[in-house]
Amino acid sequence: MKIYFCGSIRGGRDDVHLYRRIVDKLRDYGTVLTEHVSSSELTDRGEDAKAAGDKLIHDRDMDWLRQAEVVVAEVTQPSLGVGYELGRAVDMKKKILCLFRLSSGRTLSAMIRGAEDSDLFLVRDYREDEAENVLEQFFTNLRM
Ligand SMILES: O=c1[nH]c(=O)n([C@H]2C[C@H](O)[C@@H](COP(=O)(O)O)O2)cc1CO
Repeated sequence: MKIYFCGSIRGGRDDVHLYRRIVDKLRDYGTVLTEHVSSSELTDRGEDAKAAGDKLIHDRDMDWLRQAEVVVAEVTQPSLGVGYELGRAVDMKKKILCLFRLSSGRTLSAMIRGAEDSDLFLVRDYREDEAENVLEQFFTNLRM
């Protein structure tokens, strides 16, 4: 199974340690197309876009998104790019899981929480220590 993971890059890298944990767990279920999002070497400047430009990053990611069966997004740290990816994924009718940590003190955008339905778009509030279990539950239900 191809999995597209979304996490903040230019929106800020505060949660990168958690992205790493999530991506490590996602590998149990398939190929993570966007592993670079969880790299601690990637700063909030993003990938080196000098050679090819942001257009290449965008077009590559949209191609990966089309290939993916499942999209998992850590949405606690607000990110324009993640919001955009989720909007495009909804349009492509992908199965989506958004993970949000209430302990951050933030309030999740209504455009994400309000997009939840009982079918393709799921928003799950979780604690950091629950990350692996939440993913396990999601992928188990997916197989049923
Ligand atoms: O260098 C990049 N590489 C890349 O793959 N992205 C994609 C993947 C992330 O899920 C998302 C992050 O968006 P943003 O940088 O606006 O926080 O966009 C975003 C950037 C920089 O915007």
